[in-house]
Amino acid sequence: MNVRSSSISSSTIRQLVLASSSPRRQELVASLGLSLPVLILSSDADESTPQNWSPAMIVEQLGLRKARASSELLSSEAAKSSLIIGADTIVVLDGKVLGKPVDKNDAVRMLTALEGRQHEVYTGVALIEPGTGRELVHHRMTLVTMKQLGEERIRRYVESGEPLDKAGSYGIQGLGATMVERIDGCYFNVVGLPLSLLSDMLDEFGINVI
Ligand SMILES: Cc1cn([C@H]2C[C@H](O)[C@@H](COP(=O)(O)OP(=O)(O)OP(=O)(O)O)O2)c(=O)[nH]c1=O
Repeated sequence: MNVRSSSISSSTIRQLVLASSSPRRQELVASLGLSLPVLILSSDADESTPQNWSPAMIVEQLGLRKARASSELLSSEAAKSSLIIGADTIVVLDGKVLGKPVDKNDAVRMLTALEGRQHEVYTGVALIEPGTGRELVHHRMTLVTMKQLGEERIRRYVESGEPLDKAGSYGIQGLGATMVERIDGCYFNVVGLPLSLLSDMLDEFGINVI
């Protein structure tokens, strides 16, 4: 049975805006079953970052940038009644950031580096409420250990096309699940939106998921 149990105690927020083109993030927000409408509004936020930023800083600041950039696309009337969500995910191996691969060879390179090792996945989540100017940003980190894969398996996986739009060149929610030995931390953080953290953050704006 599908029971709607979210309650909205804030009177001014009438819609959520998800500042993301990621189908995974869209599905994850939809899975919360909120009674508020969710508008998808991605923008072309600048994703370049200074060399000296920590992984946590990168994902938090990029989440904020994405949310702010989408807020600028709204009319001032719509912005006033919206809560905007931005998020960013990176994979970190030996302190080096792995974003999305530029091509198949890059994906092979990343997976060859990741196999048989433990790495970190960081996702930053930013909520902004243009009506009040309030901004809230946090991140989560999940440790992921990959099996030894071997060259053939890596090549076959890359040929599946799954890695090409994903940080670190894998999707734990897809065929990539078969390459993961263990994780420590939030699974949804790896997929691109930590639902436990997001629900706590929504709570701060008076939006109760459960
Ligand atoms: C590690 C990992 C990443 N990913 C995805 C989540 C993100 O979509 C992507 C990281 O790139 P991001 O730049 O965080 O997001 P995006 O460009 O896909 O979408 P947008 O900026 O519009 O919100 O990698 C998975 O889907 N599964 C995984 O296991």
